[in-house]
Amino acid sequence: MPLTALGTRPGEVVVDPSPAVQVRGLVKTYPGTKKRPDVEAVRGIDLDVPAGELFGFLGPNGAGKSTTIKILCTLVRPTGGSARVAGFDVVEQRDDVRRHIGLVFQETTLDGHLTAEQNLRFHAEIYGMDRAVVGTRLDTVLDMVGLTDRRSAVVNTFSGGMKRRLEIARGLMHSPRVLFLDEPTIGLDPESRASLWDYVDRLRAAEDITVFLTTHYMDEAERCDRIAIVDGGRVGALDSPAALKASVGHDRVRITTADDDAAEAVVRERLGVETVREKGALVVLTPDGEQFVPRLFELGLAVRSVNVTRPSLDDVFLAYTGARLADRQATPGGTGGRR
Ligand SMILES: Nc1ncnc2c1ncn2[C@@H]1O[C@H](COP(=O)(O)OP(=O)(O)OP(=O)(O)O)[C@@H](O)[C@H]1O
Repeated sequence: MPLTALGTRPGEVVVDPSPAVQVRGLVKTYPGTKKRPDVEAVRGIDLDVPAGELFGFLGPNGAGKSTTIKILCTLVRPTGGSARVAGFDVVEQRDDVRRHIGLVFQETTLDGHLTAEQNLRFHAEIYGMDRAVVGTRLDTVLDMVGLTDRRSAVVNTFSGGMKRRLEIARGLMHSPRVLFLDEPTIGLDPESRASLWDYVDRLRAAEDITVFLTTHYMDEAERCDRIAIVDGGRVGALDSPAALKASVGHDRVRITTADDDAAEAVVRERLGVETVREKGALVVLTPDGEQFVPRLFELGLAVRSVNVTRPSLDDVFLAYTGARLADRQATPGGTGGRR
């Protein structure tokens, strides 16, 4: 019977005491040159990611996301602080860390002249996988990313989305405990992005794995169990998307009526809430729009339309960093690490 990444049999209940990722006071400063000052890419990050979580780093270009992930993958040495991945120290136990992680980075590292299967076998060879299990694992990971029928095709003939899926399959070949995905859908069309996420969901259902991802897409951050909002090399906030949104404010209920003046007076008096006038509408801020709307209709007002808007992760980003995420995307290389 095959063992899972934790060395147990499938179905066995495992309580893994150590977090999949543990970071304390992490700092990375890239040395400057005569013409350019030092870049403080990571300025003291602390976090714990429990095993099994889908954890996301959300932040604009230059926030320090890639640098952090590269430190966790042992590709960049930290300047200060410490980090453990799958229980191993990223500086002192690099080889152990590497054996237990899978990586999918923005730049492709597949060999385009080889077939999908050859790429995976090559990876298995590098990782010194037991030959007896390679064939079965290859079938499993190709199936997981929907590429079974393309196993003998040369990678240069693949679409961008298929290549990214094959990268994920390769990252999974050696049954890692933590899979790192750095901007996994960048450059993909919406359909390929959606299908890649379907495969990540399937993967999490099938494998005993922690997924650590970086993104600057709100919709991808929404899928995570928890996210860290990263800006300027620091974590501004860390929680589930729902908790973060709840922490920044209220639902906005926008109401248009036949007579806004009269409606405003009734709403204020009978419901005891403050209202704001906005472009021909009344706006009420309330902790729970779903409970507020039925009470509104009980007032017997001639309501023409009601629109309830929940705080978005962009509102969260604004609350914690003072800027919209999109406004921070414009500068090439980002602004985050240099401020
Ligand atoms: N090798 C390097 N040498 C010098 N500066 C670097 C190096 N790598 C990154 N930086 C700088 O460190 C800061 C953080 O970059 P990083 O790539 O970690 O951010 P990011 O959040 O991943 O951004 P992106 O989404 O653009 O990848 C940026 O200012 C960047 O220019």
